[in-house]
Amino acid sequence: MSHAIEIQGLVKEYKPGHPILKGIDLKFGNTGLIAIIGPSGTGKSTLIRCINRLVDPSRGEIWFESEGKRVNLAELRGRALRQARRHIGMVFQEYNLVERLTVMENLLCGRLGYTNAWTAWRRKFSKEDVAHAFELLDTVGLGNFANQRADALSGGQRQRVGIARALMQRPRLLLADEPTSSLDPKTSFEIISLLKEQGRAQQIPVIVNIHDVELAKRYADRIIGMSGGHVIYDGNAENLSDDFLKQIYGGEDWLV
Ligand SMILES: Nc1ncnc2c1ncn2[C@@H]1O[C@H](COP(=O)(O)OP(=O)(O)OP(=O)(O)O)[C@@H](O)[C@H]1O
Repeated sequence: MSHAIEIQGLVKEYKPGHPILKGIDLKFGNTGLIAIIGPSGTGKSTLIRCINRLVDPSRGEIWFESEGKRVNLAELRGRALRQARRHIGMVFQEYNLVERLTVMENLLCGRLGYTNAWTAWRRKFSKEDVAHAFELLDTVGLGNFANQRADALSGGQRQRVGIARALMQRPRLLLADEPTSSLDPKTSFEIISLLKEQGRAQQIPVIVNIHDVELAKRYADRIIGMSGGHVIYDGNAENLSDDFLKQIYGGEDWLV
């Protein structure tokens, strides 16, 4: 079976000799919500950021299909890297919207990787892109918000815009780095459920780095538990026992 993404021996050292990721091997199929859990500082964000190369891996390989070829994301540079990145949507904890632009303009920014600089500067987007953006706004429940400025939205609404903007790229992989950390519990459930639904609808894998174990257990098709820069657990929610949680997070007082 071909995998959407295949990670082999991934190591990241921010300081030479002090690895944060200590040789990660993971394969992801073409669909499903994958939750990455683990204690603070264990390298969850680093792993997600190595995949889309916001962080440069120190060693290892990350295989992904781009422009009809299997490419090693870990070693791509320049144009080839920009092309590969177009296929990877990213949703951020703090939304990363342009506050003074409208929701529609923020969404259309999601197409910038595909648009030449002159067109982007004039903000002349194609009819298809505008129609796609309206469709996505409906999908994320913000059909009436196209002309609202981003700074007038609630956190949950902003994250919906963040998800729609990532989907504007028509990505083949969606990454979300702690997308619910700034949201209340109800909104967090809605956002994770939206990510799952959209992954299914677009037939793409969605990899989410998340602190809330219960949320991960409720929605994820697969849970990856990291500790000390290693993968300690890789399986479904049912098999994620308290023993595994103790191994991942240490201690047990927090388990009720
Ligand atoms: N740009 C950087 N330069 C140096 N060290 C970094 C950098 N980014 C992260 N680190 C360090 O790498 C380690 C892992 O950080 P990372 O953010 O990947 O962990 P995390 O598991 O996502 O944590 P959290 O759940 O708290 O967000 C931490 O010790 C952090 O201080």
